[in-house]
Amino acid sequence: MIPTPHIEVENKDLIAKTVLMPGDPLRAKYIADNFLTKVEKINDVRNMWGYTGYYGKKKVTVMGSGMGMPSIGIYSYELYNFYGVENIIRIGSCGAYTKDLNLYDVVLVNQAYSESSYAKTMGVSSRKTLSASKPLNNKIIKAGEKLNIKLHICNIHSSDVFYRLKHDEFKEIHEKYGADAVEMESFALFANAKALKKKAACLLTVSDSLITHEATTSQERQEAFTKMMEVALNSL
Ligand SMILES: O=P(O)(O)O[C@H]1O[C@H](CO)[C@@H](O)[C@H]1O
Ligand SMILES: O=c1cc[nH]c(=O)[nH]1
Repeated sequence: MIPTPHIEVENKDLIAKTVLMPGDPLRAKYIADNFLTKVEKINDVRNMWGYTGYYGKKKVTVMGSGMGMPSIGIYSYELYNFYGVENIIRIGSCGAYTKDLNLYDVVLVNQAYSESSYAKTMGVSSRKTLSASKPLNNKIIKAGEKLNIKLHICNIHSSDVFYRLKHDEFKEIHEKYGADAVEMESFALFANAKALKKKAACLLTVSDSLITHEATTSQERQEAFTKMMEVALNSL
């Protein structure tokens, strides 16, 4: 079924086997403009921009996922199931739940805890915690070592809610589930990868801290998270 309702690509070959997915389509454009050669824009539907190009000799697609699990659920399912994509590496931003993570630190997700019903509703798992793909994580760890960029390997909270009324609830989630940071997509991405026997990983840059209340600007979230981008690109 291609094109799909959300991706207008008619020729599967225009999408690489590995896709890097930031939540923000402008971050996808930034990567295409600054790191890739022979770039072709592949998607404009809903302004969820996607680009295919080359990093060195490696073909790669970068495409926004939108915010939240329903959104990445749609895009990652269509990429895996209809376009033959094998690997998706989410490259997102996260909030720190611990004083041990500082702004701009790069986190590689080991497991994502979520209160979301996404995996259960999909019929893939009734577990509240899902893991990233180990082979993909191993490649990312090697790329971090090669570039001398420290990766904080963490369990995280993949949340359905950005603005909570109970501001301190994160402390309980940190204690109970060992979640050191929060974002909003990896649990659905890992569920789709599990359902479709594909690989998924999630790299995050700390954009704010729920402990110190320091925060980066929207411009920085779009453009300044280059260490994470380089690690993802060097893992290809
Ligand atoms: O920067 P991205 O990749 O969008 O990730 C994080 O930022 C958004 C919230 O501001 C959510 O999508 C969250 O997961
Ligand atoms: O989901 C997110 C992402 C970044 N920062 C947060 O506090 N939450």
